[in-house]
Amino acid sequence: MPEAMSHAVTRSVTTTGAGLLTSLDPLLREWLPRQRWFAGKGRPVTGFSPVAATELLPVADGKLGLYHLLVRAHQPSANLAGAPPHPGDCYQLLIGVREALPPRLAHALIGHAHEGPLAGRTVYEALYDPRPAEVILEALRTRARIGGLRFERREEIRPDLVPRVVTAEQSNSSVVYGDTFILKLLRRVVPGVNPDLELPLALAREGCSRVPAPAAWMTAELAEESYVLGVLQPFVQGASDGWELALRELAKGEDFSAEARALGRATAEVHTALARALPTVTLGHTQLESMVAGMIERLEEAAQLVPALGPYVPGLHSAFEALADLAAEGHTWTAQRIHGDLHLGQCLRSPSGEWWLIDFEGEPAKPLAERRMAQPVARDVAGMLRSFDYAAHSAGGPPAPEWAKACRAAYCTGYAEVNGTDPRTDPVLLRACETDKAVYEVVYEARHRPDWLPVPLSAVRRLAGPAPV
Ligand SMILES: Nc1ncnc2c1ncn2[C@@H]1O[C@H](COP(=O)(O)OP(=O)(O)O)[C@@H](O)[C@H]1O
Ligand SMILES: O=P(O)(O)O[C@H]1O[C@H](CO)[C@@H](O[C@H]2O[C@H](CO)[C@@H](O)[C@H](O)[C@H]2O)[C@H](O)[C@H]1O
Repeated sequence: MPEAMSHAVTRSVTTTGAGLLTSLDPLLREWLPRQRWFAGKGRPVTGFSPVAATELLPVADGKLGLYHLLVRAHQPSANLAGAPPHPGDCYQLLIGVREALPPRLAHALIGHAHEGPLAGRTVYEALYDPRPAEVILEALRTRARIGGLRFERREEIRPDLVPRVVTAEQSNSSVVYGDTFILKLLRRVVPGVNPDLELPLALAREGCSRVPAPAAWMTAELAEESYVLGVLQPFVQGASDGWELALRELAKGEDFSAEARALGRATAEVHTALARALPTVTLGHTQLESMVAGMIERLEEAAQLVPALGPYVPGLHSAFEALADLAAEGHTWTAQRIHGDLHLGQCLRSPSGEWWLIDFEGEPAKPLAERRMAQPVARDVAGMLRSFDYAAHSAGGPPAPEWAKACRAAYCTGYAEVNGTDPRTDPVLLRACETDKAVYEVVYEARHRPDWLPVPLSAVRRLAGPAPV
């Protein structure tokens, strides 16, 4: 084992985070808001407070230093009427420290420290550097305990896997090790049970083969609170994600309904296994009322943030009211744990044609408790239906509504083949869920990709209108 790695897994020095932040604060203020995974877009960062700082490799002349940092970013509250003060999101950072950066790491530069313990040194995003990524894998492999960091594993991990960072647009950051495993390091972390680990573990116990089973994971145990920081899982080699595949087929003018049907089957397999693994509940009038109230609240908040939604609010409201009316008439629905943010980008197809579902984190902006609540499966179905519509509006050419319609129908057919119930037999619930998802997407795009805003807005126009879904 290289000397640097043996150090990482045998010795731990928890430095004062406050000291480190003296060096890092001015650099992170500039760098953090530019990261794709930064959740607080549009509001300035006014300062940081340390949650935990762990030295993984000591800073020494001529050598690479490495810190694991959990840091709270202070920002003014979002500009919403009545919004409570926000304590600031907690981010996970892996900070490399060198005297100078080699050119191959120039893109990973965070900045040059002028104050504090790192004064005179260069600070960078260490995940892009193979050595720090090896340190993390070695810690997982050896079930290390370093300061408050805990590394657990359920499978053997070979010691010689070569890391490479994934460069995709992501809400988190991932590293592939030797095409065997992929490690997702969560960026915005919250204390508590994280569904991105909880659900794949539950599915693995059920023997569900549509989801990669966690091989190892890392947590921080701090002041009686536990944070899931990362999950290592088998890498599906040569896979394409559903979004890339759908756009490719669209560009060729090809039908995608056979794949959409297979995706419907895969979704239903996962739902069936989740319903076996974890409790299901019946949603009666009271629970439905509170679900509808949540949908209406999100719509009103979205309309404050994105004024273009304004004219459609009454039409969108009617989708939610129709659901509340059914509940008032005594209808009930079954709820269970679901994926929570299902779209084509969360589906991987292996070269042999099998579909896998990934990323069970749920909608990243929602509180953990909400993401872990039992929900009607129609929420996931609605997410996928929206995704076919997204693809049909994003392929570069004119919108392809007929292509999306065929995919949406085939997906529901595939779902019914496994689950026994076709989601289209409950159109009021499906329309309410699709409307809620489109409203979420309007906010997501306004915050992260304003150029994409017309895509969910076109769905909003359709969903607000009198035409059935
Ligand atoms: N098990 C896996 N095998 C192959 N590629 C994967 C696997 N898990 C994730 N990926 C790739 O990494 C990307 C990001 O993963 P994801 O879990 O969706 O992260 P995020 O929450 O950051 O969006 C995926 O779009 C996919 O391309
Ligand atoms: O980063 P995540 O994958 O967890 O999810 C977030 O980002 C997604 C975009 O990358 C966003 O999905 C939206 O855009 C997709 C196309 O890029 C489309 O297929 C989805 O249907 C649409 O919702 C997702 O909503 C967001 O949570």
